[in-house]
Amino acid sequence: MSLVLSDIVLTYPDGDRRLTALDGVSLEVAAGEFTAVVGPSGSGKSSLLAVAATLLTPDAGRVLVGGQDVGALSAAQRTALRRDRIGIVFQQSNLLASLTAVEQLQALAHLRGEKPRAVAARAESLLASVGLTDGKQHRRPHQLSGGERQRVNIARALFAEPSVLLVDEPTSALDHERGEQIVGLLARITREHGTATIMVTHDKAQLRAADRVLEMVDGRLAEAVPA
Ligand SMILES: Nc1ncnc2c1ncn2[C@@H]1O[C@H](COP(=O)(O)OP(=O)(O)OP(=O)(O)O)[C@@H](O)[C@H]1O
Repeated sequence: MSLVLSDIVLTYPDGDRRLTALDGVSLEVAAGEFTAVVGPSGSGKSSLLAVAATLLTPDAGRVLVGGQDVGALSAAQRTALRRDRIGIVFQQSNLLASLTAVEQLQALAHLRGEKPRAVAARAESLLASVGLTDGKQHRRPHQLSGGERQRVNIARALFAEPSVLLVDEPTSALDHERGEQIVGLLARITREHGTATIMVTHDKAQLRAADRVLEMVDGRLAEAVPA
């Protein structure tokens, strides 16, 4: 299993009490499996992704990434694991306004101590694989559509060849057709790159491409009843 969450409890401070956002959540996602998590606003979906991304430490329970127990790692080791093994696509495109699509990926290489020039060809081919061709890979974010920006986000998340891909509401800014294309792309990428993928969404119309659909209700996860 590439990603295992077991018996996760996560609480937040809430006045002089604590609010339970994740209430005993267990989930296993295999390499190459595309799991969707649906649920109403406030049910705990983003909290689940933040724990899986090792950005939040749960009050109880274990997170295993590629068999490695995240709780046993130092803060520095956790940061390295996140950088090398986990790709994250946020709801808001957080691309840098001044950089072209290729440069967004090259900037990551720079942070990792690689020469941006040495990775240019790989960055272009990754962008082509998510559908950015015909010069679009050399455009800046404001010269791309919302769907194209989301494709750059996805390529960027894949750049380090992660084993886990976490995607938060990827279609919220897109119309139905473009949303469907992005979800189809995520399904294909999951198969081709063998990532353990979790996509959080509240759009039940976008679930056909998922291998499995789980529903989050009040911090608890269950198999979704087919619509
Ligand atoms: N930093 C925080 N501090 C306190 N409470 C929080 C914090 N983040 C989330 N919560 C609470 O935890 C619960 C779960 O929130 P979460 O953001 O995980 O839900 P969600 O399903 O992702 O919602 P949405 O679909 O609106 O993004 C909610 O009751 C929310 O108010």
